[in-house]
Amino acid sequence: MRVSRPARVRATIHVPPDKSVSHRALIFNAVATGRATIERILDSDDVRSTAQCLAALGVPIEWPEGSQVAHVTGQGLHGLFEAEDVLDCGNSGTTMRLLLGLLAGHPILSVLTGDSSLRSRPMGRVIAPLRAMGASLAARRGDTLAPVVVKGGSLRGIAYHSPVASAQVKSAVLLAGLYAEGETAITEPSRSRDHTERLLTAMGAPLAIDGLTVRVRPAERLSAVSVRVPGDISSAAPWLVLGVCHPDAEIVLEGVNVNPTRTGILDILRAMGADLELVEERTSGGEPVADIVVRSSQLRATSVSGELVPRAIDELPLVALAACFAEGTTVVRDASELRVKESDRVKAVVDALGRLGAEIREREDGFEVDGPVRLRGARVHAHGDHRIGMLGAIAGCLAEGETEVLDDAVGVSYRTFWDDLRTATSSEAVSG
Ligand SMILES: O=C(O)C1=C[C@@H](OP(=O)(O)O)[C@@H](O)[C@H](O)C1
Ligand SMILES: C=C(OP(=O)(O)O)C(=O)O
Repeated sequence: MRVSRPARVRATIHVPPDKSVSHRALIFNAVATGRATIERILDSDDVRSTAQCLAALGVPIEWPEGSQVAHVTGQGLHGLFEAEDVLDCGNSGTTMRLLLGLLAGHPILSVLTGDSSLRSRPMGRVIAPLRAMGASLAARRGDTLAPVVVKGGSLRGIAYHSPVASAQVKSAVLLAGLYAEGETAITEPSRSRDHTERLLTAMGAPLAIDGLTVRVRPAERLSAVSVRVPGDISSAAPWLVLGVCHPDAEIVLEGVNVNPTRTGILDILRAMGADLELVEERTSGGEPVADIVVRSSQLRATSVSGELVPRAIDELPLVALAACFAEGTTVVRDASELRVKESDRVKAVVDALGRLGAEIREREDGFEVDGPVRLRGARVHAHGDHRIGMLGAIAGCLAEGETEVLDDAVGVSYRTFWDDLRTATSSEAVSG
């Protein structure tokens, strides 16, 4: 795709449904009792991977191609069947790690694999606690990389201190905890997104939150819960950054999930001086929701570290782009988790923005960016990482000349991204 800078940006965008909530609504309702309707489910490659894996485990899911409504018939906590083939999680870390937790509670054999990106991402972080609970797991490269084989069985509760703030690890352990004898507790170094806690509690799971520790006891049953999925702040983030960095922009983002465990990007942009307004605050699917109005802003540098990092983890590549338009040096640290996403996002961001003329330096645990600079169009390789594809597109809308984005993979989380970009820029900015 080719992108260039539009003269002005005016748009109202109904951002796509939340990917994290969509995965969870499918997975948890699959083992609930009753039938659930998931309205505004995200129709993207990652969520389709989850639905296909669950279908292969015997869960009836009605979700026609292109539809934003899915019906799931819960099979009860012990109702999954052994799949006849390998479960393909595609590009989705959430699918693989949450399903491993769920399957650890089932006495069936499952083999989980994914694309070349997913097969290079760390799975030891879920294998270790699930083994400590009594499940049998084995994986490639010394039990660290997919494909992963899991045979669940009689589990016992553990008190696990996770070395990383990861909602995927937390969710895997909590799901296994529903099947374990006694109490299972997981403590994180700082708080990761809490969609699992919210939805499992709504389904009647015996779950308690105590600071950075979440505890769960074995459940007798989960009640099916119908959900209307709110908009994904991670898919709103490209528009937030376009809005604040472009000199003539006003964008309204409708129905965005503003769960405080996800709003790090709003805190970071506000600290940089961004003109952001939250209006019409309400709730949807057990999550707080608002419309966000964003306008052209004068930005200053900021520093991002500690508890802010997991609250903005998927948006940090876009923070690097905003930093190119901010006065001073922006530093992002404590973010080495970026290196184990769909790509090494530290390297990918430094490479992509560096090609456009950014003053950006790699750190072991993040990056540093000097601003302001004038970006110049260039060729950007996303290497199949959707977040880098969207970063390249938005950077191209802010650079002089033409930017070409290769291998963007935006369909992993945002199939209508290019259409929305055309709308926001009156088709001026996009071709190809
Ligand atoms: O639980 C989730 O839905 C997710 C958790 C985060 O990953 P980690 O758990 O690896 O931090 C995030 O980066 C990912 O996009 C989605
Ligand atoms: C990291 C991401 O997702 P996952 O871990 O589910 O592949 C993402 O969507 O940016």
